[in-house]
Amino acid sequence: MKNILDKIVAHKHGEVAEREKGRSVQELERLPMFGREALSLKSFLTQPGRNGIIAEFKRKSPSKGVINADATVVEVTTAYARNGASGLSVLTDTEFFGGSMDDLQQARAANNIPILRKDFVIGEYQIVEAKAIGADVVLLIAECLTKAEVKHLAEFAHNLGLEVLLEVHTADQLEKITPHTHLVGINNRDLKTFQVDIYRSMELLKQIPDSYPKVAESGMDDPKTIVELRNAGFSGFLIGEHFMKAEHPAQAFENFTRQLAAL
Ligand SMILES: O=P(O)(O)OC[C@@H](O)[C@@H](O)c1c[nH]c2ccccc12
Repeated sequence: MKNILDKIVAHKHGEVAEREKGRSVQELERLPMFGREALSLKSFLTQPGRNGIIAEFKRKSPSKGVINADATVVEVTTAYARNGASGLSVLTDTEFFGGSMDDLQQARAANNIPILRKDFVIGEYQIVEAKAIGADVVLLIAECLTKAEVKHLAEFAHNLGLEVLLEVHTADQLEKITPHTHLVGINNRDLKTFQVDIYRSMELLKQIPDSYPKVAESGMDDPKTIVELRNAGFSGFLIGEHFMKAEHPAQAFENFTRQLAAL
């Protein structure tokens, strides 16, 4: 049986091919945002006054179904930024996560902190898109790409002035870390089984060279966990559901950061 990740990637191939027919790379390159200089998430993670949280806008997911059908991207992302987030993550996958490139464009227009395009990147075209809609960082998922693909796509993104967050989940994926990987994310959630294990991430962390800032991803809902992960060596924390599942994600983020600051 196909796991969910295989399904998403298979769908992505068709979806991206379709978009590429509708809009060429040259057209994307002519969009005003394409010429904008990207912000560095790597430097925002360590900027004084910010808390290392990369706060995500996510309406639904394959593991949780609908998380929040009513939230609006501008209201939520501006509250995240106002309350000290180091960066934003905006899902642009529509089929499985209910996001869109328009969400990211709206977030860009309203915010001046780094934005991660959260999607399943399978080729160069999506990286050109990311630049053209105003993203600063692209996610590459080691599980979906070969080592040669990671190397090529990371270099491609780097040459466009974007940063790369490479997501890993197992020790054998660590060999896919290439020089143009700016940040390494460790997903606490297994994308095939949806199991979450923060302690496994801490183990994996020890095997990643010090020179890469490390981002803990998924399943975090307690400020105390952030402190634990920070002490273990993580400098970024990617959190979506805990905020998004609240009736008022903006309020949930504010509460969380207030508690975190008091620890
Ligand atoms: O909502 P959570 O459990 O806080 O997780 C956020 C983020 O880490 C998660 O959305 C994620 C991590 N890697 C991904 C890859 C694709 C889509 C989504 C993701």
